[in-house]
Amino acid sequence: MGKRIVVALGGNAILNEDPSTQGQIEALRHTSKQLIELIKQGHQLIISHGNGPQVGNLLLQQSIAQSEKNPALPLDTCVAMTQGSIGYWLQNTMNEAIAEAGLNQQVASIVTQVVVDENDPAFSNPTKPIGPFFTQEEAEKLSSETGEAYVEDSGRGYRKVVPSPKPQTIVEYPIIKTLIENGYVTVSAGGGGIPVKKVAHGYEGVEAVIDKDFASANLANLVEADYLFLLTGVDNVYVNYNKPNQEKLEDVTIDQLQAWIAEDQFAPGSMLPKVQAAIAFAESRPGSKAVITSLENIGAIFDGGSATVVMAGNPVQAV
Ligand SMILES: Nc1ncnc2c1ncn2[C@@H]1O[C@H](COP(=O)(O)OP(=O)(O)O)[C@@H](O)[C@H]1O
Ligand SMILES: NC(=O)OP(=O)(O)O
Repeated sequence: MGKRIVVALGGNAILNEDPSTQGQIEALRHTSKQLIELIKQGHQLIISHGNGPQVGNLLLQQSIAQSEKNPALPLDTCVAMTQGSIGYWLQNTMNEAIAEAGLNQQVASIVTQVVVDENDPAFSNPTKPIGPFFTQEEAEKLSSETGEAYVEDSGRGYRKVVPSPKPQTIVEYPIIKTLIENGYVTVSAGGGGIPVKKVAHGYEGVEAVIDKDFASANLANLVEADYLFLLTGVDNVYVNYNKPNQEKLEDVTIDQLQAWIAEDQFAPGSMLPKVQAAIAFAESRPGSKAVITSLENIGAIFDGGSATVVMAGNPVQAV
């Protein structure tokens, strides 16, 4: 029977070597062809995606062009802009892939707001890397000129960091759920969702970038998904990653993952949030599973393909 699956797309599903609009559309075209394997297998597909590189680049463009008559837009609005542009590309590349495969399905992108706590400690401790990578020297220069924070990102270089509060709930989730239940493929919670706080008259934007893996875990819980797929650049999570004694993780329990987190096995800013999001989803929906794997592996996941699978309780059964 078809499963309800939230699929969170990692950076390499949207952006490879070519950062132009056409380059990103090409990457999404490739991604969409992989994603429709799940539709062919009869599953419900709920897509979410990141925006770290794109929102950081947009901030940089604004910093160069801004003036009194052309003021820079706040970060929540930049998240909305990148959510809109990636959703627009993805909607078209998914529709193309669906038509090419002779399937009969329609795709809708939903402008998605995610509620955060304005007192979240993340606002005074920026940790979310966005935008391009810089050398240490470049980052120190930029930081002294702008007062912005930069950190080393998982051995790949230095990046600007912004506050990343935890998602509390998703304003549009009942709409997303209704669309899924009526047979639509949805693209939502893009870029982790537009961060908002609840105010008397409704919602108001706050300047932050929510982690898309945490937002996707929250979405998967709210729409009562069977699976959360966190797609990234590796087929599996590893302990002792990139060391001679690295060990591939397949079926793992939450307790095992917590013990490895305590040993700092997963890099903050890359694999750690995925592992934490997988745990959060598995805990929130007993019986459901969180899967961390690569985009290329997606068609084979229900057919013995290698992936890291997290489920509450023990023992863990096969996918
Ligand atoms: N313990 C680990 N196991 C597997 N991959 C890891 C580990 N630690 C860091 N990584 C790296 O983290 C990457 C995923 O993080 P990142 O690229 O930031 O995410 P995203 O795909 O969402 O953009 C993997 O492709 C891999 O290169
Ligand atoms: N918002 C977000 O988490 O984006 P990335 O996955 O691209 O970092």
